[in-house]
Amino acid sequence: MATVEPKLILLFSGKRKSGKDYVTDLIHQRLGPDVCCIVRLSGPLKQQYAQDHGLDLGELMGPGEYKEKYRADMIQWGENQREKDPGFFCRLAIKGAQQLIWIVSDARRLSDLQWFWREYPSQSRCIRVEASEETRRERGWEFTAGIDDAESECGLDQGVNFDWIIKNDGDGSQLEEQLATGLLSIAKEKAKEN
Ligand SMILES: Nc1ncnc2c1ncn2[C@@H]1O[C@H](COP(=O)(O)OP(=O)(O)O)[C@@H](O)[C@H]1O
Ligand SMILES: C[C@@](O)(CCOP(=O)(O)OP(=O)(O)O)CC(=O)O
Repeated sequence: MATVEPKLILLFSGKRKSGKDYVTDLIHQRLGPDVCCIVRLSGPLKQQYAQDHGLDLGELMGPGEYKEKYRADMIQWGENQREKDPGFFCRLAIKGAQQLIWIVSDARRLSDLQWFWREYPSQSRCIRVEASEETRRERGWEFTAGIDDAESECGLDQGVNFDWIIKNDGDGSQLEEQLATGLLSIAKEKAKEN
């Protein structure tokens, strides 16, 4: 099926265990699956990597420990692909998207954002999900050299003017309020424009 031209693309980034998947799942629920879809740039990467290495794709896509065993190697594998073609995973990830709003849950590099800015200049918005190190630790994060100090985690620490910064500390009690007044109301307006 041909990819539909989106009205709005919400590009999320944030450190490991900041809650990118949690926050984007919440937005997906609020807007509903007819209006929006979640796009994971790591989706096609993990799919190919799982196939090549005989791994469990479901586990690799989930929030558990499993993916951590393979993260460093997946990053390397993905970087080789991106060097050849920076838009490789972006193009695969959006392929066939039918909804008017796309929620990209895992932008990590300027090249990811640049691809969307170039292809969809008027629709793209950037959002940062932030949580303190203490919160991230409570969620299972541990600093790992070679991962937490590498581009995959730090590529968007500077040089991006975020449209929204979402604070997701603790149980995220301020989350609903932050979303409702900003991003969700704009997304709902866009969805109605049709
Ligand atoms: N606001 C929140 N309330 C409760 N649990 C949360 C919240 N945000 C994140 N989590 C949990 O913390 C863990 C890491 O979140 P996740 O969304 O997978 O982070 P990321 O995708 O940024 O690595 C998951 O188990 C998730 O359910
Ligand atoms: C190789 C990766 O795509 C793995 C990403 O896995 P997730 O997106 O599941 O990671 P977090 O949600 O931040 O924990 C990273 C990359 O550099 O492309």
